[in-house]
Amino acid sequence: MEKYTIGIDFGTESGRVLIVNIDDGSIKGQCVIPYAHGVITEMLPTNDGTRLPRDYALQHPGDYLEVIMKGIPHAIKDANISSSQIIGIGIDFTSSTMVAVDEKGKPLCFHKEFQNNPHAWVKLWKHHGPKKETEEMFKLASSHKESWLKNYGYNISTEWFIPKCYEVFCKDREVYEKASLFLEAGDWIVSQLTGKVVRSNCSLGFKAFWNENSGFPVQFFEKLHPEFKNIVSSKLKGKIGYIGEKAGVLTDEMSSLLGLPKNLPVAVAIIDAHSAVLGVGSSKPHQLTMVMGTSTCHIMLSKKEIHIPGISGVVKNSIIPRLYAYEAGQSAVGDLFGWFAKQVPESLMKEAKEQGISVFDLLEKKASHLEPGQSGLIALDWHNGNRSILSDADLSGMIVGLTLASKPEDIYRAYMEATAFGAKIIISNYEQAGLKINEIFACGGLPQKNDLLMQIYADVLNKEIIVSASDYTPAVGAAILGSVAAGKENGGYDSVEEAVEKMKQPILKTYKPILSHVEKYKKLFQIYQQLHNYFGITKKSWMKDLKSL
Ligand SMILES: Nc1ncnc2c1ncn2[C@@H]1O[C@H](COP(=O)(O)OP(=O)(O)O)[C@@H](O)[C@H]1O
Ligand SMILES: O=C(CO)[C@H](O)[C@H](O)COP(=O)(O)O
Repeated sequence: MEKYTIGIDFGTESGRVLIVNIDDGSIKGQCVIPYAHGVITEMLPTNDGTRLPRDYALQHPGDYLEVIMKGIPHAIKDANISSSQIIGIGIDFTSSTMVAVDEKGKPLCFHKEFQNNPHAWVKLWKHHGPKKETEEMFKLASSHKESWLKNYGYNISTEWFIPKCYEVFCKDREVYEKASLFLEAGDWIVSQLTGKVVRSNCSLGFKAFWNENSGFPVQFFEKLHPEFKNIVSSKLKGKIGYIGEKAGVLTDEMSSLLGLPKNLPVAVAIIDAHSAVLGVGSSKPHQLTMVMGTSTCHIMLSKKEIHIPGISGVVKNSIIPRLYAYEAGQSAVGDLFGWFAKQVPESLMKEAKEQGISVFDLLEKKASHLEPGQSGLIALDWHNGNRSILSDADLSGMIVGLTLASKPEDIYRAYMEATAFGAKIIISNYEQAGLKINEIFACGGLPQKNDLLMQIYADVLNKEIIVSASDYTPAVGAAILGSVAAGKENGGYDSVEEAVEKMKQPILKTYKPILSHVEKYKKLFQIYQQLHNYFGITKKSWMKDLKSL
């Protein structure tokens, strides 16, 4: 009888549940559940009239539970298999997405007294609320030459876990005191399934200043504020689980609610982008995976540890046991295209409707008739700040070269090129630091949706790009970890590498650079680099000033 695992990918806008065959990685069933409350940026769902500050991005934890409660039964039905064929579950989640819970694991926003308090809600990875707190942390850490900074590209991002916790500490002490634990959302889901708190070494390592040799920097927390020191012994408690391990088994209550076998193994959670690396089939050094969706993460595997300025982090054993994983990223890629697609004139929306295609596809079609450089435009892709290599959430986007003849497709293409130039800066940074890149994979929702984008990336990077045939690689990665959590004794696998080999997704296409484009993009990239350095380094205060007027 064939065996399957469940992989659940919690993205920015939706949760996706897959039922994956563990022998060949084929997807037998699926269910995508958009979050009913989406990304909460303006007003809390309780709608008491309070507007959220700019830069807030919150979520409703009930939306995640719906993915579990509705998504799992639907996906099993879609797969048309017996639930007894399921041998394990794996979870991946955007990160750092932080949930503050009470002693029973209930999110604080579910408490009546906190329902109108933004700090009691889930803080999504792209919540940029803790800017001031992050600056304070960074100043202190760099002035004390904190040794753990080197693991984070010598910087701290507002998008990470500790800045989010410190934001609650500074802005709302009542919520802080009431929180029994602060959890990564992926670990919270695992705790809902198993009844146990097991914190993933992947998100702890990349987002919480934790290191497997030195633990949390308790003394630094104390320097930050004497009362913040206790966060480690109180609100960050919990067993630490490693990628490839079992976090626990499904509680009896969950098995009967979901119609799943009793004692079903549940894997330690993994960050979504990192999970995609497994789904793509990357498990060797010198491979780089671009996980392209709302944002892009550029993840590399290597046997060696190098401390590289400007990256998001380097953590051992966080994707493939014994290898170092490196992460760098761009905070707005699909999000930038999505924002632009909403700004186009009515006439374009009408044209797309008449052709029965999306505005994205219409813009892509029109932009594909342009040659590199033809529009005379160049853009900076910092519409959600710059994650790598400048690590500055205050930076914003721009477009240079506009004339009265500029068309929406010119701007759209300039934005696509800007994200490719941003990726080139990140990749060059890895290479200059001594990480050799032999292969580049691309996956996530974007590569399959946008052919022109992938050709532009191949041309700008002047490298071949191997695109995965699956737009669900994070969920497949989670299913891979579910099969390792099950272990050989239950028909699963003993090692992550073995499971990756069996369950990795097929390749859709390899994009090769077009030489004439490569030459033109080399020139455009030089201009991009100058804009990048001028507005991102020399005159970086300008963008901050504009926001604070
Ligand atoms: N054809 C397209 N071209 C460019 N961007 C697109 C296209 N279709 C969707 N997008 C953008 O891609 C993002 C969705 O990516 P996806 O990987 O599916 O989600 P997530 O990042 O939440 O995992 C959205 O930000 C959307 O604006
Ligand atoms: O920071 C990240 C991983 O470390 C991701 O960018 C974040 O989780 C959002 O992912 P997505 O664009 O797939 O929604």
